[in-house]
Amino acid sequence: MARKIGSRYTVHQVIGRGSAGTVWLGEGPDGPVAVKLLREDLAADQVLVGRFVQERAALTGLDHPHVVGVHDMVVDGSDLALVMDLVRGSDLRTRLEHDGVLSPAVAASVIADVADGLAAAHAAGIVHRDVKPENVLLDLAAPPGPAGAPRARLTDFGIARLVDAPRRTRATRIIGTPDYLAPEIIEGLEPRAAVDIYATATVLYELLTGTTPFGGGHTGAVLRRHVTENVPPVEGMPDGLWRIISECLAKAPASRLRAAELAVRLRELLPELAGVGPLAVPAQRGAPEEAPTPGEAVYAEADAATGGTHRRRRGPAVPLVPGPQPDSTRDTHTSLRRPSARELASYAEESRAQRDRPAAHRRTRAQMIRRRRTLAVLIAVVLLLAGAAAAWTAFAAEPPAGAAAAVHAPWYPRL
Ligand SMILES: Nc1ncnc2c1ncn2[C@@H]1O[C@H](COP(=O)(O)OP(=O)(O)OP(=O)(O)O)[C@@H](O)[C@H]1O
Repeated sequence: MARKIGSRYTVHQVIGRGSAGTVWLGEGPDGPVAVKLLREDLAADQVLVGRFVQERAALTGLDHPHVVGVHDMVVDGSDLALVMDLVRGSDLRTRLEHDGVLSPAVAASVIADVADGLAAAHAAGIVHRDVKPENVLLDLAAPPGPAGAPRARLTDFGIARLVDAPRRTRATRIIGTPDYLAPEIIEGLEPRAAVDIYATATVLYELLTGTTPFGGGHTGAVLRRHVTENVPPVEGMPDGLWRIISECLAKAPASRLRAAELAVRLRELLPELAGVGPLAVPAQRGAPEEAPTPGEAVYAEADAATGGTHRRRRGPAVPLVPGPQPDSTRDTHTSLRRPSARELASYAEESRAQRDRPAAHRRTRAQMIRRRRTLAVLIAVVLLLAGAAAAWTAFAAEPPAGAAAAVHAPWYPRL
């Protein structure tokens, strides 16, 4: 069913849905386009419409081969739409779900493209703020890059900023996707370019290992890990990639690489990564099922209220701004309560306490189940041995008088 968007565009068919709206295949004066039609409740928000108009010049001016270009931004009655380059391919999340993990060379090449796109955006003063596999499109119509890697293009620039809460709520809310949030965002600092580098390194880690470094479990635990924990080392990770990931996941934003440096460092590594197979990671590492610490309990309750916990990077879609839940099952932008200074301090305490707690207390539920099973098997073996010993003792003992007759008596009843 064709539908007109403004005076210049017609959309025909839904390509996909996200938390902010629906993406349509459309037609414009210069050929096919992708049109992202923002959700009705967003389109009805006058503050957001004002911001949309303000951002038009910045977003439509970003022209780079590794960025999905925004051609136009349309405000038409109740429609608020972004008209974009149509990318023929899929997104990186779909590819990751299909392949599990990518080879180091392919992952490095894809992330180098993303870093190139970010470098152009950062130079134009635009921070993406929601870098994640869903926002990286793989252009299968373009000739492949090194190691046969598909060319990557970053999309959804400025969407997080467009739908960001007004200043008075920004102090208490976080916009983003928990697994990819830089620690300074959680601590309440203004997001700068370095937050994109942190999120990009998180995606690189995920492409190589199948999970994000700090994800898993409920949202409060994820936020705590970003602020207090170091990146867990990964067996078999090529050294060069490990160094880059560690630098870009530094807690201090100033210690992270810049986007252009990141692209150069990754491309320099490509020759030594050629032919290296994907890392042998367990099929699904899953999150340890830890109980929430007191400081995290509020997030665990919020997770339960929205239907589950954040396993890997996909949990419940918490609405970006007040309004209906997105009509998609995909985990998307999230509006979270920002932890207070006291809670942040208690995170550090809780983290230390968890580290210092005797190992028995830190056991995951899976480990406990394994322990219980082993114990049950041991008890069964002991009981069997005890039974056997008792039987042996009974046989070995002198038979009581008449016992022999009883033993040799015929089995059939006497007539
Ligand atoms: N420019 C485009 N060209 C082709 N397909 C696109 C384009 N932009 C988005 N899509 C498709 O539409 C789907 C939905 O995109 P959208 O940006 O709305 O959501 P998302 O990025 O997956 O999630 P969210 O926006 O909630 O983070 C994408 O997964 C992708 O398959």
